[in-house]
Amino acid sequence: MSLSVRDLTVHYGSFAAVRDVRLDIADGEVLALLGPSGSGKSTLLRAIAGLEPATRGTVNWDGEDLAAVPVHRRGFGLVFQDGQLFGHRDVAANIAFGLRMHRVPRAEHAARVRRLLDLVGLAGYERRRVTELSGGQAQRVALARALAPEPRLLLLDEPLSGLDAGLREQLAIDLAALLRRSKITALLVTHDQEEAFTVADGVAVLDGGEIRQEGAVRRVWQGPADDGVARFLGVTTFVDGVASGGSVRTALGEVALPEVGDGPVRLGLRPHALRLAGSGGAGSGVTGFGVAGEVTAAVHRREHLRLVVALGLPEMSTVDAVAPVTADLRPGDTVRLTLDPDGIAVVG
Ligand SMILES: Nc1ncnc2c1ncn2[C@@H]1O[C@H](COP(=O)(O)OP(=O)(O)OP(=O)(O)O)[C@@H](O)[C@H]1O
Repeated sequence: MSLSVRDLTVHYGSFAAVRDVRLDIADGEVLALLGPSGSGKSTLLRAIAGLEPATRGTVNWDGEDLAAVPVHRRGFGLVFQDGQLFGHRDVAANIAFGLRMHRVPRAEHAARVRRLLDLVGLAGYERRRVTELSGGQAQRVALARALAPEPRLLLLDEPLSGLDAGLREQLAIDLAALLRRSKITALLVTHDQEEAFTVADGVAVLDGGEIRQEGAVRRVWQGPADDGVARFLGVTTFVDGVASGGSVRTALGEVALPEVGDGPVRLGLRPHALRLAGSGGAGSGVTGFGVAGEVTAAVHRREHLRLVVALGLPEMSTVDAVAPVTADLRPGDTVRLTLDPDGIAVVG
């Protein structure tokens, strides 16, 4: 029970939106397709669904080539950003639509709808008009409708991006739990790294129509394949260093990274990899005396103060860093920054 995509290429006119993609999704795996706007994520998902013709390459399910299989016979469930519910029907009728399409006997509809509403956290909503649902509730109904016929693969195209930030975070957590509970195989398209990492087991990073890296979520986050992937995953500063005995020495100070083998290494720093000295943060493993610089910008964020610091090093003029919200720093202040392993990725 697995999807396998080989050499898949999709053109719009002469423009290749997806190029030579190779992708596997194992039984029960949730894979996130992550990439910047315009990288080809939706095109790839639509080609897998059968909604977009491929110029070249194959989409197989359990070894069967799906080229001649139309969308509605692929046994795939689809959820889009805007759930595309039928506005003139109630919640139960929207979900039962999925059951009718797959010839589930009518007598079973009510019980199946009830189970699906339970699953998506909307028990008792059968008779609600879909026009009276909030955005988050509507997406839950769309999900229930896609799950109704028990698809062998669920394809989700930015299902949460129409929702506001707080709700999106909660729904991502709920979606992750729901996909695990139903043991369904799924492909989630998103431009939001946090959403990808919340929901998925594995991630494939797409850029310019090509897959740049694929692997387990944690591995890709901590070990991006190149600077481009690292930047897309929140890295803002790169620094070369030398590892020895579980510690890496760089122009920005020394940091304990026990898993890095001895020799030259390129580190990618997310802003919280550089912290105000003495401010702790994640704490463990913060070593060395760091580097001094002058604050050029300080912006309040929800949980910290985000800094831009001028270092005056030949290879690095400014870096991003964080300080506690209580630090009360302003442009012109001198600070000392230390490296925190928590925000560091090993690149390449
Ligand atoms: N129907 C179309 N005709 C022509 N070009 C298209 C069409 N759909 C998409 N494209 C182009 O193909 C490229 C990939 O688009 P796609 O929608 O797959 O990207 P995406 O990664 O899903 O982006 P977003 O996150 O913004 O939705 C873009 O350059 C886009 O402009």
